[in-house]
Amino acid sequence: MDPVRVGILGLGTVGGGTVSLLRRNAEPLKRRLGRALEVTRVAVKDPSKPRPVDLEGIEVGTDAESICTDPNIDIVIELVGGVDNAEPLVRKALEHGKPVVTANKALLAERGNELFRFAGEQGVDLAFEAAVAGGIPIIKALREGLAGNRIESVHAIANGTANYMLSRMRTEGMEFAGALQEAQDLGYAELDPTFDVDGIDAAHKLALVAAVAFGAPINYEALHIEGIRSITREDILYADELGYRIKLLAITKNGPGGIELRVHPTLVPQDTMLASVEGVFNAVQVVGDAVGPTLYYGPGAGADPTASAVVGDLVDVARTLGAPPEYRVPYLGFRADGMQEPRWAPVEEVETEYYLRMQAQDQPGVLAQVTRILSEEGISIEAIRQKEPRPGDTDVPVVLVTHTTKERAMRKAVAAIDGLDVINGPSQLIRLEEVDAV
Ligand SMILES: NC(=O)C1=CN([C@@H]2O[C@H](COP(=O)(O)OP(=O)(O)OC[C@H]3O[C@@H](n4cnc5c(N)ncnc54)[C@H](O)[C@@H]3O)[C@@H](O)[C@H]2O)C=CC1
Ligand SMILES: N[C@@H](CC=O)C(=O)O
Ligand code: NA
Repeated sequence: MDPVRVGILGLGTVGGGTVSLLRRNAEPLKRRLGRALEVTRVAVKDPSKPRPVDLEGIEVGTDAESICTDPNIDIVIELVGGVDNAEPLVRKALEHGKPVVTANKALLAERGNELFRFAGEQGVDLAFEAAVAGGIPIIKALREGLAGNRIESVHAIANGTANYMLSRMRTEGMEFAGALQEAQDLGYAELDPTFDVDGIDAAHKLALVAAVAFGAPINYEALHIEGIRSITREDILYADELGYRIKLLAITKNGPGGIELRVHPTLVPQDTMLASVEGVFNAVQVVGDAVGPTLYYGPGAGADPTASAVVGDLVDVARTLGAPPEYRVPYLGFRADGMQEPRWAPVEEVETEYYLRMQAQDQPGVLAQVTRILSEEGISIEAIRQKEPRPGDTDVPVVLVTHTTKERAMRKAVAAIDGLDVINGPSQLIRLEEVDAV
């Protein structure tokens, strides 16, 4: 059979990794598919730039759109990134009846509903495994392997850069900026690394995961997002002493107030598998009503792991090229007419435990004032510790962990505590999750 002709848009970290992987594993890929996967064209911004990838036999140009309309291209892989940059290209390819494989979570989190609708109208595939948790085949697991379940919760370490930074800060005592620079040098970070640091990239991924887990339209707007910028090395050390690790978690679950969608730094008990996920690795813990807790672990970023997911999608898409759409798995695992808008829980209705670090004046009665405020809001304390002051400081850090309480009550209490003369606010509030043992 003739080769499947592939056009790639963007030849950066993931694009380069994808070309290399397709070359390296051409032989087993052909045995899987019965046809060769041949990259015939790539679009780049700067053709004169030296690239660490063998481009022999590939037409290299700068006109990405012409690949999307080329009748000699069977499948388009979009790896240029960005939303406004990528959307017209993806639309153009779909419009020309070409399936698209993309790693672009920002695009799908923000414009996915429209793009999947359009792809459906065109009767072509739009595959995105690489967009969530890099090399971990989590979309396939949720869409297909776990289809028999009602999904109860997903707790994910979904941003490799943030996890890498938190790991380096804890184990090497690195400062925030140095740890970020390392992650950038390794090709993990987004073009705009604030996406990684401020939880936006993890939120893009969570918006997609929630849609696939609950059969709901993608709703990025419903997300509560906090990044890791405020996490200090002190917090990491205090959490450690209390028996926890701080992770940037992306959480969606069927909670008391509806479906929760939140990304924030989180204390996770040290004896859980999620807590032991270090460096660029990601992990996604999914609880289904039938299967119980399951965990998916692997590299969340980088050229080869992400290319692994891109090529996995490419094989899937190539297998059903030209087949009627009903022979394919629906984009989000549920048929378009089977998607349902749930109640999305406001973050104030989330119930969880909390870690609170305050800077208190070292004088009698301070702790009594703090505990009185907490008890007035119905919040009970699981542990409280006064720490040594930092050299030269007159304030003493006081750290406490609460039992489960509503976010609304906790926020009210912290506002009152920060209003006390004896507290130098703002205090540091970090949520704590008792994830199921796997
Ligand atoms: N780097 C990683 O580990 C992962 C990245 N992703 C996603 O993969 C996509 C690509 O990411 P990277 O490869 O890391 O980015 P990158 O910045 O290394 O590569 C993007 C490349 O596309 C080129 N480009 C931009 N607009 C173009 C256009 N109109 N025509 C031709 N070339 C164009 C840029 O010059 C750049 O070389 C993004 O959507 C990113 O979010 C997803 C998972 C992991
Ligand atoms: N910047 C992202 C890349 C993968 O999606 C990350 O660090 O996880
Ligand atoms: Na994936």
